Amino acid sequence: MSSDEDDLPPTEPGSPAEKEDVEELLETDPELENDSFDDIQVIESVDDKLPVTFPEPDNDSNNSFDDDDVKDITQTDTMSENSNCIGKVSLKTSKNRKTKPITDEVTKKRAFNETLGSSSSSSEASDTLNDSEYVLMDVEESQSQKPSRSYSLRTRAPDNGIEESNDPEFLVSTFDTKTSLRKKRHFLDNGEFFTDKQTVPVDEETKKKWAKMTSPPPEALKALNQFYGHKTFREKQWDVVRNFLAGNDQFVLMSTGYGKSVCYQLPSLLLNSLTVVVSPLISLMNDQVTTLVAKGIDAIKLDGDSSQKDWDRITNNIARIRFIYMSPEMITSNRGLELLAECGEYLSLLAIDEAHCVSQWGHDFRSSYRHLASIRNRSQLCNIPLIALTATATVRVRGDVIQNLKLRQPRITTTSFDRKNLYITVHPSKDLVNDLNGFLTLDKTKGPHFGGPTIVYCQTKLMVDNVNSALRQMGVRSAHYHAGLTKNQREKAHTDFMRDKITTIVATVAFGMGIDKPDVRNVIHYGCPKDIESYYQEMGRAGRDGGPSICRVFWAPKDMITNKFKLRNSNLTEEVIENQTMMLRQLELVLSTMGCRRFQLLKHFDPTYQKPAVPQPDCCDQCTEMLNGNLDTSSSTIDVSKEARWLFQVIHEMYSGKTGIGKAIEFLRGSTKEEWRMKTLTQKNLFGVGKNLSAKWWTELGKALRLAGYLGDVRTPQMKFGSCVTLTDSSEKWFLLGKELKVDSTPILLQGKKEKPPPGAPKTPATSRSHSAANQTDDKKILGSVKRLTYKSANEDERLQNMKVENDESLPEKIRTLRSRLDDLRVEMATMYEMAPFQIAPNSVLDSFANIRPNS
Ligand SMILES: Nc1ncnc2c1ncn2[C@@H]1O[C@H](COP(=O)(O)OP(=O)(O)OP(=O)(O)O)[C@@H](O)[C@H]1O
Repeated sequence: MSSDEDDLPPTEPGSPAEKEDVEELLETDPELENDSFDDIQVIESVDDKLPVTFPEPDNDSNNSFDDDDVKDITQTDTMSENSNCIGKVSLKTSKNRKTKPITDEVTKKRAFNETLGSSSSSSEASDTLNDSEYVLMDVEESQSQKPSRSYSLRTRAPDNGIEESNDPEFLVSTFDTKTSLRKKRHFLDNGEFFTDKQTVPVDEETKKKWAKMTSPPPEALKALNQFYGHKTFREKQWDVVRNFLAGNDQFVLMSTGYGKSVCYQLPSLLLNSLTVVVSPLISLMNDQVTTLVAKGIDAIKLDGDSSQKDWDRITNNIARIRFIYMSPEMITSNRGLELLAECGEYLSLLAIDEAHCVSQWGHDFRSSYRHLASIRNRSQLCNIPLIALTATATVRVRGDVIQNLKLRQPRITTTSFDRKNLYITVHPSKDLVNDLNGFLTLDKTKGPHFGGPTIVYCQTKLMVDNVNSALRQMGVRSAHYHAGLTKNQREKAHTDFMRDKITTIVATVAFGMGIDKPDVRNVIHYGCPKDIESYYQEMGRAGRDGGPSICRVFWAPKDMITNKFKLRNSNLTEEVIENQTMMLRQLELVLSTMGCRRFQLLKHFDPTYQKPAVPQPDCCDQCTEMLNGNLDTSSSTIDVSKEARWLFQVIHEMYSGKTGIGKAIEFLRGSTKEEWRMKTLTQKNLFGVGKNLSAKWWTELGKALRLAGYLGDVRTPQMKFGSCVTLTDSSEKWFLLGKELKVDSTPILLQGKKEKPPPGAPKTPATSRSHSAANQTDDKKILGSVKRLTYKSANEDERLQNMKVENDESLPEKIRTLRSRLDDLRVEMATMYEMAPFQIAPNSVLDSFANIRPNS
């Protein structure tokens, strides 16, 4: 029995470098399975200065680009003097710091953490103590500050009024000991950003009435505006809320960055009730809790690190807590289930976020999610609606989730997977520096950058460090983020990125889940992503504000081999490996297709997705090439009827699912090794019939037919590697009835089928085409109609150009200067209040300010 050669991993990775690569890959990032990043809190290191010259890469530190931590102290202090909130504590403590150099700001933050007894204190304290840059505050002193604390957290009372909480312990828990949150509270309490918020009373009758309304009532719109600042619901968001009001279970599939949080959070805010949310990562929970508390909404998280005090606080204050975020392990523990029972009448909704983790057919299966079904076995929870939400689920995953969570007659809401503001482009990876250098833009204050906040994803820690070093050598303000760094380093990189202190973060995929930075303009994969679903999820971190953004992949075929090798050596079951291999193949097709990449991507999630009749502007590099006449529009599919028929016949008649495709290809190409198999006349006719096409071409055809569902894999228990090839129902049906068989073309398939041009003949557009979007030619050819001439390349699109507004020479100097000053002012305010700049004002608002220049 022979195995499928094209699928065989190298028995021994070839070069030492390759070997290293593979070994590195086999080290899994602990975050992927069991994230232990805990909460992202205050910046721990602040005494770095903006380098006058760009630093040499320093892989052990992310600390090179701070310049404003020191100057913001005075501003913060001033603010604190005028408020009766926590700021005062910080001021006092900062005067009594120990002698080691440390800024007031750090002292102040430390004082908070000490005073308030951080929930993550144990692990964090040890992390901090090891960090020689810091000096712990005198604990006695900080504790002596305790009585002077005074808060004014608003909570929504059952009568819907605003009440001042007088329970400092509860406040400590909801504040999650974050200095930044107190500052945000200062904003809230002084009404600088938000006006008073209160929920609307919704009794049973109103609930029923609203559940029938296809358009949201004014009260719901008001709540949406008050809590989230959105004027209208996005399509289907209200449908989800009203399905909840009708008491239905739900499965919600909304694309990345669409706004699922509103769907499961608004119900509690409308009803003054409690929602328990299951979330897979601590960092995700922290992010959500932080955001909610900053809005003045009472939310708390419970995970393995939570203390008895945290639990008590919940039980003592259950009436006013709106959200409890729990890990799947926690909620399914006896303690978690007891808590759910105790929540009683206050509990109105159970939300399972990232619900694709339930299914082993998804890209991020977590066994802990499988046990969530036990929630439904509790009689007292039977009537609580359950909502499962995800951005990435195929039809198979959806079915699996619904079945496993025991959703009862769930309402299914789906939005399009298409994120139209994301432009997809793919390049061959050759030389790290040259690959990336061409996409950098020089800016006076930001240094070289990729045209806005950028995440660069790499598959291994080693690669992250290499890319980060290279970028820093090029002068890019970048930092690295992966499991091999200390918690402080990761937190600092994260905070610096959120606050635009750095323009680029180079990370393993551990970075991103739960990171809601809306203005990420580029997601770059340096190296092939894990599979098509991971790719979709990761690229989805770009452009959450709806602004045009670019998703680039740099890859080489060897990345696929490494990914396959990693899969084959995993502990997953055969069935799961097969599924993931399929997802990897789908990704390969997106990366290597000669047609529209977006279509290839979206059709994985939605097989009914219709291919646009003509190439679309702002879609992908392939469409741009087609619009510019550099790529033949007809080349996105290829007719392989004749060759497929030969291949099916050989597989069926000669090998009957007992060998890999390699043997069948050898037979078709007339290899003497297979000659002896000819017995019947048909077999004789087939022997060597495909010798004009290369083995590589046939292997590619095999892959395409597998992807299209015409060929299947069979693996026997004895087989260590590879698989045998077999016909599927589709191929058998086609063989009997079909006339034409078209598959998605790839460069190999296209080139192989082309007749060899006579020597000296000019190359065809498709073969001469460079993969690099940077090399697009201006020499546009007309495809069929003059209208084509009016199309622009994606890089010429006004919306994309707006991203580089500061470099646009045609803009009047005045507006440019104003926009740049607004930017600086925003960063200054963000630093002062320890918020991210986008939280102060989104880019669109600054653009409007600069363009309209209001004078009142
Ligand atoms: N109705 C709305 N109008 C305008 N913006 C909205 C609306 N609803 C949500 N958003 C914005 O969309 C962005 C994404 O929201 P959210 O984090 O809930 O997305 P998500 O669906 O959970 O995405 P992901 O699956 O990628 O985590 C946020 O910046 C949010 O403010």
